[in-house]
Amino acid sequence: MSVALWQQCIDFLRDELPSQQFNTWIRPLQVDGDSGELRLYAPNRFVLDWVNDKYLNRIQELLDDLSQGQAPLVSLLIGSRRVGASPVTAGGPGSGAPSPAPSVTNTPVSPRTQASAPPLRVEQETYPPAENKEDIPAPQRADQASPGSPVIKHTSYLNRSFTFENFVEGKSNQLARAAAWQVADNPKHGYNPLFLYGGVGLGKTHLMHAVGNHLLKKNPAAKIVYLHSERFVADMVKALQMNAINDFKRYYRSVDALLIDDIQFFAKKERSQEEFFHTFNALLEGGQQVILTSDRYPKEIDGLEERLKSRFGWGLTVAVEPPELETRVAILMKKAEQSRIDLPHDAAFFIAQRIRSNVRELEGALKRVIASAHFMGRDITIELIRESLKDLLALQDKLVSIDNIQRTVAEYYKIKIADILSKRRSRSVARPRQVAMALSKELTNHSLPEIGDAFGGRDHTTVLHATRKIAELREIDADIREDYKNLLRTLTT
Ligand SMILES: Nc1ncnc2c1ncn2[C@@H]1O[C@H](COP(=O)(O)OP(=O)(O)OP(=O)(O)O)[C@@H](O)[C@H]1O
Repeated sequence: MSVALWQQCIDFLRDELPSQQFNTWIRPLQVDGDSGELRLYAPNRFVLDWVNDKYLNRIQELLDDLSQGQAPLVSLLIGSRRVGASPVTAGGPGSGAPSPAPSVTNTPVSPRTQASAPPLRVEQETYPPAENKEDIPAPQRADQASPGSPVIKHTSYLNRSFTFENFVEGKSNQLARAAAWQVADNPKHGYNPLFLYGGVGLGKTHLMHAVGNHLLKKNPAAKIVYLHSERFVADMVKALQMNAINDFKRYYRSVDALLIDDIQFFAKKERSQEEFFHTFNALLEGGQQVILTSDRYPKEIDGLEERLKSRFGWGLTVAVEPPELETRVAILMKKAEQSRIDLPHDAAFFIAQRIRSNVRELEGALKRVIASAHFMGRDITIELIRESLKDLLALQDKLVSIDNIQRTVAEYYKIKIADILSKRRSRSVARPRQVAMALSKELTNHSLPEIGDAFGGRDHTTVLHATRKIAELREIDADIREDYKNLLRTLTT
């Protein structure tokens, strides 16, 4: 009964919370319970503390409302739901000694008693045991790995300039940075795997390397391996061809931390997924850190096995969002400082206003400006920026006007521009209109009221609602995500 109530409760939370928050904090919670008690399992302490601080009171309120005052007692625990097992943490994988799971119990009468609860004590987290392990050699430590394996030569090294010090924090990446820092500073805490996801060029690789670099700083002998998922696949194929798959397994299981970038490339590569699955389990069981990145939320990677998707959720999954204007300015100032270039604030602001897509593009634009200043022996001014980024800015100005967006969206959805400007509310018109508004907000410098005016004299709150709605739908609706991506590409290339 309490589980059914929880389902209703999360429907409300899904509507109330921005999807990023919902995905990060509520979606990973597992649940079980009976009529008197509802047990929510957080994958780790970070999630537990956050849910406890920010959401538990609201959860309790919702449960009270939904059950008309008959809400079950809510316990917040660390670990994962076990069918037929009581929520205990073992003394380590394989040791059968149960000890009470650290938990927060919230009484329905006074949810606020949480605030004065003593600090939580986290013993150790449990992970479900690995499956199908018979064919896999036992994990070995770095010093036991077989030397000279033909498959390990190509492993990339860490980029030493991707550090926490060089990473500019802003609202868009605050959570991801905090999570990465936790992993770097306290790897045994159990945020394992750390899963960072978000669009291209937003700093996921940078953060991942920052963790690796920090781990190496603390222990220069640590074996930190970074590689792109395509490299993992290539190494595996090579190992199979060379009959060296056991070396491959040993190598990847011998690391202290395994950092794999862009794991969406595992999609549809079943043998690699299988191999990665076992490696992943072995590392987690051995307490070795895994950090993964992807361009989307793990559950939304098509062609990835369910068991992998679900395992990725055991740790901490956080989004990196596109940086807002202030952060873009701060990033430019930081990059200029690193290159020992005097970049006036108004010049940084001008570039940041015009280049909005991602940090990689922003860096590219700055490099061009710096090169021009250097060759021409001039200071960086807005005039110089206009000259050196002329083609880029002209292309943008030409392409990205609200008119152009409306025309492109109308063509794409095969509706009339007049429909977009009209007051019609049918879904076939309203959704494209919202998409066009969101694109106008993202791609032009117009204010919300100006965009509202250009869409048949609508209020700025309508535009705001549209941009939020589309941002949410892009997270949960593959069609809208695809449409938006296609339109962005058409409008900006
Ligand atoms: N917040 C930031 N502060 C400083 N530099 C940043 C920040 N975010 C991104 N960068 C820089 O932007 C560039 C692109 O970042 P990165 O390679 O980490 O992106 P990504 O999200 O991994 O992209 P992709 O999905 O394409 O691999 C790097 O040079 C990185 O240093």
